Amino acid sequence: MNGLSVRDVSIRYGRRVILDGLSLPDLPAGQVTVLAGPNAAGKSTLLRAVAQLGSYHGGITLDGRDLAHLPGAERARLVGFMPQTLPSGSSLIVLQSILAALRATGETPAAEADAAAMAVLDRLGIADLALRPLDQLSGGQRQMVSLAQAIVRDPRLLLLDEPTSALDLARQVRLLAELRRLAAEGRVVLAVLHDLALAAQWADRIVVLHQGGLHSHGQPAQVLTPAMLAEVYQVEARVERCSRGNLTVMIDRELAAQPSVG
Ligand SMILES: Nc1ncnc2c1ncn2[C@@H]1O[C@H](COP(=O)(O)OP(=O)(O)OP(=O)(O)O)[C@@H](O)[C@H]1O
Repeated sequence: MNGLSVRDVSIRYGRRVILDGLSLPDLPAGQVTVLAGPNAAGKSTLLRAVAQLGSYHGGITLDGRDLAHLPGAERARLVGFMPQTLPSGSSLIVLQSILAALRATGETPAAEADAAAMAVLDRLGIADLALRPLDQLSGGQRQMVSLAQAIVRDPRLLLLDEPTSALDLARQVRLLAELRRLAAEGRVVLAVLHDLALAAQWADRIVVLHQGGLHSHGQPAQVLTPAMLAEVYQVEARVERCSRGNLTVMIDRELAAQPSVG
């Protein structure tokens, strides 16, 4: 099958089962899929497993190839992963960090590597950050640099964990529009988002995780319903079309005290 396939995936931490035999609908190239669900549902855990950064049982394949069995350099070329936060304590400047991400796939001639790194920074509108130390960037700037690191290898599969969490309104739109372009160029894009109104506007489909498994999936209008929001998030909510036709999600009240996350 073309695209990403997740079949019968189980993940536990010690004796705690986080995901229990999870299978997702196949995620084709060309589409943006949003992975949603409440805190501690296992979204980051699943993303890390797909990126082969955590252990799991089950099958995760990209274009029919088992990601667990690909050589490291090839996997690094095929899969771009944008974590929730960039690790701090780096002594690199932004350009060096992009070049380091590029080197994970093997050596590229220096001039070519520099050009590729600058092209990615340009594409994301952050070329002015190239010579800034990573550790001196704002949260939003770090998030844009993290995206640059994830896409510089031109991956077939792009995994993003809450990529808009530190971005202002204009940059949220810029990033999500960029994700749509990256998908349209022939990539599989899977992003964790908490903001369901953004998901409604930008995703081709939404996958909802809940209680260790798949709750629902489909186009935003199919998935984002008051019943789903009540069952999964324990909120009373309205889902309505605004004047431009986009879905908006309005939360009216919490239905019950949430158990503590985790
Ligand atoms: N390294 C770890 N060791 C033990 N438990 C972990 C570890 N990482 C995550 N967990 C637990 O796994 C569960 C799922 O965590 P995960 O981060 O995948 O959730 P999430 O859906 O991404 O949540 P959030 O929306 O809050 O980011 C949580 O109960 C969390 O406490």
